[in-house]
Amino acid sequence: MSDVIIVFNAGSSSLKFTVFQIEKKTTIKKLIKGRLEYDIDTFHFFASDQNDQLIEHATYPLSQKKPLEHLFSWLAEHEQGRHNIVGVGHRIVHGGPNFLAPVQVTPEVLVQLEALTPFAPLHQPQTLAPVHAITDYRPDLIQIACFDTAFHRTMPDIARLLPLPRRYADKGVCRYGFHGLSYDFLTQRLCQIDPALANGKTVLAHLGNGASLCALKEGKSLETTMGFSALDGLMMGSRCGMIDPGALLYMIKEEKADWNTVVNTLYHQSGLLGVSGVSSDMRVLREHMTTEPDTVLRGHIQQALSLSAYRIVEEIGALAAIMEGLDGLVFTAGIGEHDALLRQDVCLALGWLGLKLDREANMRHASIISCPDSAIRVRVEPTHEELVICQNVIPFVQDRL
Ligand SMILES: Nc1ncnc2c1ncn2[C@@H]1O[C@H](COP(=O)(O)OP(=O)(O)O)[C@@H](O)[C@H]1O
Ligand SMILES: CC(=O)OP(=O)(O)O
Ligand SMILES: [Mg+2]
Repeated sequence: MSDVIIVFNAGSSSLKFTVFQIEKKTTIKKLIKGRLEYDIDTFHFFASDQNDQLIEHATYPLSQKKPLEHLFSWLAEHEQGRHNIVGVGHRIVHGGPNFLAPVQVTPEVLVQLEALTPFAPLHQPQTLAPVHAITDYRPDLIQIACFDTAFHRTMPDIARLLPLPRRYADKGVCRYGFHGLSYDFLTQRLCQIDPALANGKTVLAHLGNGASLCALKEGKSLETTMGFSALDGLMMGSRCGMIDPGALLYMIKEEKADWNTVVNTLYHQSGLLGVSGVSSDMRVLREHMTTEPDTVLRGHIQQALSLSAYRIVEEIGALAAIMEGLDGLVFTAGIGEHDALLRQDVCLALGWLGLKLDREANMRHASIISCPDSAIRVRVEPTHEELVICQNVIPFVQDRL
């Protein structure tokens, strides 16, 4: 029976999982990959084999089935007798000030991770849900927590500080940064395929349902657009990103908005969804731009798309200033990997920096989408957070392999 590690990557719009086979204690081979995606009242389950052939695709009403239960029973049925599960790895969104490297989940660690929920009220429970499920379902398995925040531990103190009264920093209210597993993967990948960018001044753009940028200087995170919470920085699918905190005060004072209303507005009703009034999903917005007969609605969608690109350009400018230059730009995640039009909007706006986009290469999602004489090399790279998690689990399970 071969040894496998199962990895869970819980995100705001999906739960991805991968079963990796581990050969000769170190070699990692993908066996099964799948994901749960959530709609308002249904969920979709997909799984594919090592050749990326779809082996399962089903949609269920949330009223009938619980997504995690379905995932675990599918995995149990599929895995029955085939593999020896040596460990499980999880993406955990917040490690707070103390968890700066992967850690084995013990009851004490779990309590500390739960205690970080006020820092990431929506994401932390979501990323801890598979940990609880495994604890109930297979308490014998070793579980390793891998943190989104850890990659940014190299950020200088000045970048961590929020200009609030000191007592907040003492409570851990400071800037952490997220999407670190994705940035870790991209950094490793750049070391292999483009060491000049890995060791230079590069903006990594993780543009998914949640989105952020990382200023990678000499292989380390120097600054990032998400700060204390996953609300900061870029405009996202349904999150506002950076806004004037005065808007919040307005909601509370003038609209008498309570905590739930503010959370719902900032996390679920803003961003692409809020400005377009149509959807948080880039695919849906692009589709509507070609089929929507209502010109007012089309105008709102266009504004949402334009504002999203505008904010990315604005923040790339800020990160270039912090790094004192810009050698490279790397697009990744759902939108970064697949939405050529957004990449085009961003790259054309950076033309003044000497960025020359190869439009044709961009439209076919080529690996390098800038012209050979561009001052900034622009790449498109699929992210692979699950692989980084698996790498992080291996040292903890050496004696089981
Ligand atoms: N083919 C595509 N074209 C444009 N956008 C896409 C495409 N596929 C996915 N997306 C966008 O990517 C988002 C999901 O990104 P992803 O990185 O998988 O999210 P997460 O990990 O946060 O759940 C979707 O909400 C959608 O906006
Ligand atoms: C931190 C964050 O925004 O995560 P996600 O992209 O999964 O929403
Ligand atoms: Mg993600």
